[in-house]
Amino acid sequence: MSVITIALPSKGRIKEDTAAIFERAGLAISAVGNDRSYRGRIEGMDGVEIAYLSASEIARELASGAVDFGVTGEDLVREGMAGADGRVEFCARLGFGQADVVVAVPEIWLDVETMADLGDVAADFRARHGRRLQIATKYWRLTQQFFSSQHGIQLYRIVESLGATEGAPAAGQADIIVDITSTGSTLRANHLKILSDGVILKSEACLVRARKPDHEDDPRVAQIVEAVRGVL
Ligand SMILES: Nc1ncnc2c1ncn2[C@@H]1O[C@H](COP(=O)(O)OP(=O)(O)OP(=O)(O)O)[C@@H](O)[C@H]1O
Ligand SMILES: O=P(O)(O)OC[C@H]1O[C@H](OP(=O)(O)OP(=O)(O)O)[C@H](O)[C@@H]1O
Repeated sequence: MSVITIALPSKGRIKEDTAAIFERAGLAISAVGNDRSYRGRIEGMDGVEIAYLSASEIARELASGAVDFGVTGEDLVREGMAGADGRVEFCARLGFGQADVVVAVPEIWLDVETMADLGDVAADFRARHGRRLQIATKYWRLTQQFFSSQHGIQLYRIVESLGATEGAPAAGQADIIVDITSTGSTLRANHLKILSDGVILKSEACLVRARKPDHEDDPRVAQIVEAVRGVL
C-alpha cells in the first residue's frame, strides 16, 4: 500500500485555520520527530503522511503529483497549472483564506469601467503612448487566460511583480494591475478601482486532490475527503 501524502501550510495566513479544520474533522496530527519537524502523521491512520510546506509550494507539489492532497488557495492552484480541473479535484472549499483576483486600474481613468472599455484603451495604447498597455502581476497564467481567451484582448504586456503590485502604476512600472484583494484597503490606498466585470477568480482555501488512478479504490482517500467535508 503506497503512502498518501497530505501537504498542509507550514506558515502564513491559512495555517491556523487549516490545522483547526483537520482537528475538528478528527484527523489529529502529531509531529514526527521534534516540534520543529516539517513532517507529521495522522493519529490512527496508517500510511498517511503530513508534509508542511508553504501555500505556493503546495500548489506546485499538487501540479507535479508529488503529494496526494494539499490545502492551499484556489488562486495558487489555478495559477500553477494549465487545465487544473483535469489534473486536480477541488474536494472542498474550506471557508477561509478568501481573496478575489481582480483587474484594477487607476481611479482617474474615469471612462474605464469594464473589460470592454479596457480593451478599447489597449487597442489605442500604442498609437497614443508608443508602447503596449502594461499589466503588473504575479498571476501570469490567470491574466493571460482572462485577457486573451475570455476577453479577446491581445495588445498588452505583463510586467512581473513579486510584491507591492498595487504600487506599480504610481511608480510608473505598469499602467494597471492584476492582484488579490480581500478588504479592498490596499487598492483604495493606491487609488485603484476594480473593473465592474474585472473579478477573475473568487478564491479561498480548498482541500485539493491530485488526480491519480490509485486513488479510486483507496479507502483512505475517501475517508480523508469525507472527514473534512463532514465538518464544513
Ligand atoms: N489579504 C490577502 N493577501 C494575500 N493572500 C491572501 C489574502 N487573503 C487570502 N489570501 C490567500 O492566502 C493564500 C496565500 O497564503 P499566504 O500569503 O499565507 O502564503 P505564504 O505562506 O505567504 O505562502 P508563500 O510563501 O508560498 O507565498 C493565497 O491563496 C491567497 O489567495
Ligand atoms: O484587500 P486587502 O485586504 O488590502 O488585502 C490585499 C493585499 O494583501 C496582500 O498583501 P500582504 O500585505 O498580506 O502581503 P503578501 O502579499 O506578501 O502576503 C495582497 O498581496 C494584497 O496586496
